[in-house]
Amino acid sequence: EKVEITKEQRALIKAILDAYNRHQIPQDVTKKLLQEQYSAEENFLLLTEVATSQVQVLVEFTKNIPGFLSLDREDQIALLKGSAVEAMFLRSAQVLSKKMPSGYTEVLEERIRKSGMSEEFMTPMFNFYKSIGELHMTQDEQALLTTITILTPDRPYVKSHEAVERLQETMLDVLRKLCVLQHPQEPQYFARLLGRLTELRTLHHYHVEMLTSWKTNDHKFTPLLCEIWDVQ
Ligand SMILES: CC(C)c1onc(-c2c(Cl)cccc2Cl)c1COc1ccc(-c2ccc3[nH]c(C(=O)O)cc3c2)cc1
Repeated sequence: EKVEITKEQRALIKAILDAYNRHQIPQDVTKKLLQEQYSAEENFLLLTEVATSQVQVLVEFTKNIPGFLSLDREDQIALLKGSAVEAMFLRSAQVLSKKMPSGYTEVLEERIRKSGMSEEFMTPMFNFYKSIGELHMTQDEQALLTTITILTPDRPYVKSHEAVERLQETMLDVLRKLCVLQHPQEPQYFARLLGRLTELRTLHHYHVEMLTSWKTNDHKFTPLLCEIWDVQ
């Protein structure tokens, strides 16, 4: 049947894309990834700084998702805590799949590989990065997929499950239409995007163990990361 994006849905896409593009990590933070010297310690510190900055950017982006601020205040916190890791996997995946001229993606990949995390997480993590790269998502698809990840109703401690589900369904409907219109040759494209969300859940579980292994090797996180990831 003829797929049509309504005026309201077009406004929603614009609001989310503007917020997504407006909130970026400051250049001086991402530039450090290119400058500082290499060592497992230095790489971990840099990634911690970038992740902390990314969380701040994520909070600002989330506040601009239409409808988010009208959710219960405690649910807003529960959604942010529950989705931060997945949103950052998506964001770093989108950055790594852009072949930047400055060799930036190679440097970032190298620092992640050499940040003291155990080998067992490398394979699933870099498989995910590869699978995101192969999708060649447009900016609005990336922004909507991140929004859908944030608005996942079954995160721990979410009370008004239905309110979050209604919001997420609104975004899923828009993304489904976008996929049909922007990838007409790939009828399964929308399903492939949703498949990435499942892969994100698995990476989220791996990440909890990554944090534990870093903690045991006495790695320090920032107060913001400790708060959002419940690390003592
Ligand atoms: C605390 C640190 C060590 C950490 O723990 N887990 C992860 C961790 C790891 Cl490795 C992998 C995946 C997820 C996490 Cl959450 C991390 C590092 O997390 C990030 C790594 C890179 C980026 C990143 C890098 C470059 C960027 N450029 C831009 C831009 O807008 O230009 C955004 C951006 C974000 C964000 C989070």
